[in-house]
Amino acid sequence: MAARIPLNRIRNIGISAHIDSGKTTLTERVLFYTGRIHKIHEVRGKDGVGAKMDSMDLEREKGITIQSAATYCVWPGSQQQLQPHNINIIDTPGHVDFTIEVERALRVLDGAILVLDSGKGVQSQSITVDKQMKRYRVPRIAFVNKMDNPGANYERVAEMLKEKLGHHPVKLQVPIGAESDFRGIIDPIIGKAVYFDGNDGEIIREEEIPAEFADKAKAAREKIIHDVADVDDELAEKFLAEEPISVDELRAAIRRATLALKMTPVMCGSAIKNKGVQLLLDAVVHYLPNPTEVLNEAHDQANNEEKVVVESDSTKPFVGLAFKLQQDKYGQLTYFRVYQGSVTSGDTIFNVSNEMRKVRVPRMFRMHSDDREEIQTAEAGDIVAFYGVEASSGETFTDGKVNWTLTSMHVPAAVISLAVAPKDRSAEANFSKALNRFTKEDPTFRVHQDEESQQTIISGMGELHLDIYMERMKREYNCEVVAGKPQVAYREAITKRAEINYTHKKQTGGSGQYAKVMGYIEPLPADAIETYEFVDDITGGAIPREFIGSCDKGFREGVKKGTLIGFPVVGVRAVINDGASHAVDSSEMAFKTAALMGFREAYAKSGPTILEPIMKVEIDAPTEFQGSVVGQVNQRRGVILETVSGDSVSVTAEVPLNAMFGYSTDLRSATQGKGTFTMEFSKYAVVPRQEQDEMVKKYKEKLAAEAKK
Ligand SMILES: Nc1nc2c(ncn2[C@@H]2O[C@H](COP(=O)(O)OP(=O)(O)OP(=O)(O)O)[C@@H](O)[C@H]2O)c(=O)[nH]1
Repeated sequence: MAARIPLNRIRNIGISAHIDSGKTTLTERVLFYTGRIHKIHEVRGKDGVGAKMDSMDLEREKGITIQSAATYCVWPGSQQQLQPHNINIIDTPGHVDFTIEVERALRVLDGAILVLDSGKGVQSQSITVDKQMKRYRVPRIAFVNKMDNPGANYERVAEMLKEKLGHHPVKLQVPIGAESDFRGIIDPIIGKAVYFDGNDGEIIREEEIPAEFADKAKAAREKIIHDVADVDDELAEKFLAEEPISVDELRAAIRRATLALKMTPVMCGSAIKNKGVQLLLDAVVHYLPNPTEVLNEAHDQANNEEKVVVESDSTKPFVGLAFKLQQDKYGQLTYFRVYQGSVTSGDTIFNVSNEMRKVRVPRMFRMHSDDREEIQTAEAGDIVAFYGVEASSGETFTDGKVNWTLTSMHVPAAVISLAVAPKDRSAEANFSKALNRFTKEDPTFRVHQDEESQQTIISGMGELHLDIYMERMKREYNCEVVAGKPQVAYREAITKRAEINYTHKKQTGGSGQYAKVMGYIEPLPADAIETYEFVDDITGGAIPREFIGSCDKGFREGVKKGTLIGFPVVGVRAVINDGASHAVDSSEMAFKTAALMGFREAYAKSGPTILEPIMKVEIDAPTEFQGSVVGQVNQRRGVILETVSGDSVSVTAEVPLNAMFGYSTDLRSATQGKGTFTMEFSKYAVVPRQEQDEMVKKYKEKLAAEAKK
């Protein structure tokens, strides 16, 4: 085996952006320049091959990235002083329906490239991914792509990073020309102009800065020093003392400030025209962290969940996170990020998140989209795939010496649901197999059985999200699916405290039933992570120990289905503080019933209300359609947050999901097919009173009709 590359020469990075900014195109260039692939295939290209990273058939057809693929490459460096670095890249989808893919990637990566469109700048999903990056404290470089496009404006995009994302953007480059005249890039740090020759921009030509750009380049270098000195004391000292600052010193300062999340280096280029990508790779090496520079923490299950630091040290006990599952033609693949220690094929590892279940690692691979390279050992810092290791995504594995779990990913709530059934009864086994598989792969995809209708309900992040899984059932599991109408995932909630005082008494011949439950329900704080909490405040045995659990069960039954419209009740703390029992007639069943009925009574007095998912919608259309776009948003109970007009108009609004069904058709007809939109979950909000009354009435009628049957 080749000698292992030292940890300080590894970069685990993600590439994230708003849809259509050019991530896939950019990644394709990266793979080409690092020698991973020998020919560039365009997304939706005429050669029918499709870009390398979009390996699922569906992705190729739709021209979007669904599943992130991990790939590994070696960047020799375009500048001579650079040593070869090993770069693991995860291509993340831009479509928010697949936001969990972005979360997953950010959870395991150490740094990121935020790709922005030179004309559109910071768009709604750039804001979302940026928020996610902040949550995981991921240092990032902004890459302003599509500099060859009409309306390209590097300066303005950098400005938007400050205004919209609160970054401290530092422009590290000066574009030579713009739009169709975009020819090359000046690197003011080294004081050179860089051009990209050859058929695919693979030949890098460094030249003196053209005379007409000399002043601009000089000013740009001064500005870089000034901007970095603002956030880095070491550089500030030199700057104030007016000492000369070398290339290495300046780069080191940029690195420190970027890692400390105090600044965002801003670079530019055109992926499609093969310009600027190699300089971006150099910057990944210069300014993004290696695995040892990132703080990773775990919780020690053997010691009260105490926080422990996980060290990127291959001599320590093995700790790894299963962050993605994938089925490929050879079998079950589980992607791991190794955080500490090392693991060799044949080793036995333990699933700490699942009762220390023992599994053997039969084989492991380094992945390159859907190709693979078998390896024997993986060490701290590596991202690899194991074959034949059963896991759910987000589980921590160790070598059994430590009992640690890594903090898992943030999983957003599902906003839409759908009743599904196999078209053909003979496909039932495959139907359940597929659902089982998908829930393991994707924590935002959920499945449950509706108790009354006995229907299988799937829920997820949007229509496209659910569509893709139905399509996959057909293609991968040979199971066609019939689906009901998509349903908004409403919630019910309480708004004030209400007392519980319920006695369940029944005397029917033989032994009776008796249970009395007292206490109250109250709203949980808005930022609570759990949606339900049970508190046992009983003193003096008013309710015998053995029946406390039954009270909890009764309440859980109650919150599962609210009485307003039959949707789950969230944000409830249920407290019991008194009650009574009978030596003969009390039973678990009696207490469960008393708690359930007590909850329902209290619920009616707690100011119950209905919540609905509100989506953030960004619509782009030619300016002449601004009036109709805004009109349509208003019609749908939308609130306009921002309107930006230039060559085209971009409207950002918050609109209830329920009002968004059929929107794509309406938008198309209102804009002669020229309008596009993206949509993502923003928050849950109270449904207006009048509508709530309507919904409650409808639900009551439905129940009454069912009761008659
Ligand atoms: N003019 C111009 N077009 C580009 C550039 N880079 C990409 N594109 C085009 O922009 C479109 C979107 O590119 P993709 O690479 O698919 O974008 P993406 O961000 O991966 O898209 P999703 O995977 O769907 O989120 C394609 O039609 C590309 O050809 C660029 O530098 N300049």
